[in-house]
Amino acid sequence: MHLRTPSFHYTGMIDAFKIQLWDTAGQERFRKSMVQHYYRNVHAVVFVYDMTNIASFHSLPSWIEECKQHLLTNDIPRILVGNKCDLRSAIQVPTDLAQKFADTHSMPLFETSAKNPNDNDHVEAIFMTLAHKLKSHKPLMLSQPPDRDEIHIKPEPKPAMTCWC
Ligand SMILES: Nc1nc2c(ncn2[C@@H]2O[C@H](COP(=O)(O)OP(=O)(O)OP(=O)(O)O)[C@@H](O)[C@H]2O)c(=O)[nH]1
Repeated sequence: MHLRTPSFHYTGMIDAFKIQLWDTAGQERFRKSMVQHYYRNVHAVVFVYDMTNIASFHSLPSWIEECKQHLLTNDIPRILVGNKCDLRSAIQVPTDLAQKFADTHSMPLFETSAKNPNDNDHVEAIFMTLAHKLKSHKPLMLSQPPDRDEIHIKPEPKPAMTCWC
């Protein structure tokens, strides 16, 4: 009895550890496949930051890098949107700083408010611009790498005609 108790606990801990390891690896695989799914067949990218949160602006380079790593080249129309411009007294990202960043990355900049439709650039106008860009960039999108999960359906080979006459 003395020996069995510690032995039982030990096994339990090992099992728990194994489950944890499997779970972490499974989650990571799931996360990766979800991320790949998001980036597959992307036609345009809208980078949105919160004008009242400088950290959201500073995180933009890492999102641009992530897009690059998922083979979203500069051919794909990209725009930069600063949201919450209605909160004038709380603005942390000045327009000139955002404009410099947009110029460096060859993106048009829009400042908007999803809450107040009377403020600056209207969300509809932003998406119209994007739609226009998409239309004029259409031929370039053909250069996207083919989707690995794409299913190609080949017509079944017809059986050779047999004549019994
Ligand atoms: N004043 C103002 N508030 C906004 C605007 N856009 C979103 N919000 C508010 O910001 C909060 C978060 O909005 P969500 O749509 O959940 O955005 P989120 O990106 O998930 O969250 P945040 O990172 O907090 O902005 C909500 O209370 C919205 O009402 C805006 O343009 N102006």
